[in-house]
Amino acid sequence: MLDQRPQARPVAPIGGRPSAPSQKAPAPDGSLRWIVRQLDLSRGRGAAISLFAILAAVAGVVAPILFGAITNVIVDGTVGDATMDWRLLWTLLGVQVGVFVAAAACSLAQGQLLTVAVQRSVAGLRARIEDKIHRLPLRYFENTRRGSLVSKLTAHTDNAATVIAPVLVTVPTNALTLVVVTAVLFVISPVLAAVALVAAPVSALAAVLLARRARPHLEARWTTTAALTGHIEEELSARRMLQAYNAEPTAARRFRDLNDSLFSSVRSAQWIGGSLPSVLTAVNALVFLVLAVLGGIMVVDGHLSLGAAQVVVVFAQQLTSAVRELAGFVTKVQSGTVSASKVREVLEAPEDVGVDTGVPVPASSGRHQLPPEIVFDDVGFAYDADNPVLESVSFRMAPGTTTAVVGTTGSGKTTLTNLLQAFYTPSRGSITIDGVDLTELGPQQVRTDMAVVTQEPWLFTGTVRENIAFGIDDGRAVDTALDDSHVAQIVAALPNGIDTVIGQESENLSAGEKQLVTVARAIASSPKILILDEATSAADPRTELLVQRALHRLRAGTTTLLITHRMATAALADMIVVLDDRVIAEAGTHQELIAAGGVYARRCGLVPDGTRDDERVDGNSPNGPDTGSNP
Ligand SMILES: Nc1ncnc2c1ncn2[C@@H]1O[C@H](COP(=O)(O)OP(=O)(O)OP(=O)(O)O)[C@@H](O)[C@H]1O
Repeated sequence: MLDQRPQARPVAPIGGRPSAPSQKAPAPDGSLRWIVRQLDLSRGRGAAISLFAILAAVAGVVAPILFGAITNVIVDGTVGDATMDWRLLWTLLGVQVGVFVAAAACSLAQGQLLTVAVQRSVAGLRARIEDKIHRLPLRYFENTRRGSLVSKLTAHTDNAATVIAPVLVTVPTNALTLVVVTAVLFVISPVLAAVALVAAPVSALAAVLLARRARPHLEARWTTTAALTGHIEEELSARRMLQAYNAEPTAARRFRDLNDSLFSSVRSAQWIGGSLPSVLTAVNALVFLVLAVLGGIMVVDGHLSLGAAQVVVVFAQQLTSAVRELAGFVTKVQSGTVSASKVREVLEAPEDVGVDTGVPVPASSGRHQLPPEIVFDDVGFAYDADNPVLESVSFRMAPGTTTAVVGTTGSGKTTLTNLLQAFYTPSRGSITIDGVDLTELGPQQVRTDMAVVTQEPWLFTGTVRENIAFGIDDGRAVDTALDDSHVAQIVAALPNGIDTVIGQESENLSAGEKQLVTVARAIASSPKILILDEATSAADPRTELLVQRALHRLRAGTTTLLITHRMATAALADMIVVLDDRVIAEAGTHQELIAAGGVYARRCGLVPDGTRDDERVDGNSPNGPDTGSNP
């Protein structure tokens, strides 16, 4: 016996932890009206589609009536001594052919117009989701699995749109057919009309009941599809680690679980949905049998002409097919509205705070002429209310200087960069750029003229040059960046030099080399604000120092926030902020901090009296040359 319960169950991601139950607000209703409102269709085209569809439906009703009339002309002309009215017969046949041709033309025109309109709407929806993704806060992505987003962008938009065509054509034309056919049937024979109509309520009831039962399985199907997509994506990106840890069996087991869940939910949904046509066929066959017997008796009794009986039989078929299509629409609506609710989840998610506030960047302090001054004033922040990450952090980054932030693992260094990029808003205090609070500027303004290089390099599929240029046309800037970042030496060894195609998964670059390409990108963009978060950590210490010195040359035009675990790198900065246990433990220049003999000096392995101290706050080796002198 088929298990009718929804099959989706939480399956742990590759990392092993089961996905946390969603804390999000319930999904918005993917109502039919909302789906139809997404239709990108001008009034003129909409009217043309409706007109063609109605004409095709009318032709479908007229054709059997003409057919009945032709039969009657033939019968009247061949029974007894009567003579055939050839003129009328040829006229009727001519009209009949004309009706067939007109019906085909209308149906074709309507179909083509509708397909274009629906596909344009789907493309529009996809574009809106893509656009929305750029405006969603980082938190949204932390709480949403990537597979789920991908399926919302692709499968769900397509599936939601499958409802549009029926709404525009199937429903109105079949409703029209139903009304006209019923009316004509009643005119021909009220008894036969009543019999033919018996099928309608039975079919409608069956459709509604089955659609209701199918919905949870459809929900489960989409949820599991998203989880499966996410799992495959994780499996592909982590394939080396999976092999290194011999974790393929675990991943394969998880895949099997998800695959089985998907199979069960699709099977259940199809089982329920698929039983509808069989139920309808059986009901209709019964009705048809009764009609045929009753109609035959009435013809023999002389209560009905043969042509009229023919019309009744064809109309009864049209009636059942209209009811079947309308019933099928109910199941389609169930599936489409499930998908629409997923699409709406993304489109209606709260956006990044303060997008496009329009507050002008102060011209007086000349952010666009000079590098800006950045001030963290009494900044506190927590990702979740119970676990503060930063408390009362205050420091000033003077224009055109480099501020290094060092501290233990998890002390909040990257969080500072996240706040400066306006990914999150401080829970207390403020961050200002040239005296204007980031919340007033809005994320887009904040990120103007800002470059960020993180520990995990981001490369897109393209040549080294394209990766470095990334939207800028200045060839000289790219060449300078190539030299300063030491990427010139790296590309010299590549098969096509700077035109070698690279990407996130490229095997032709090491992790450190990939980092340097992203550093080159940052240098080429001549940013006013530069954020380097362990940006050269994968490069060897010598290369890192050389790159840091090159970055140092940018200082005239850039205010830099540098996160590093390497003391030799931090020592190059104009100011060093030491984070410890959510607060600033100390801050100052390299010499000041060494002289103070505090945490920083101990991390460097130096105390003022010259004795070495191997205690390091983060447990990392300085990994560089002696840092006793500030360059
Ligand atoms: N998105 C997030 N949601 C919840 N907690 C987070 C998030 N990002 C970081 N944290 C937590 O905030 C704290 C500080 O993290 P952060 O990444 O800023 O540390 P860090 O000093 O940069 O560490 P590392 O030196 O390892 O890079 C950590 O305890 C971390 O678990």
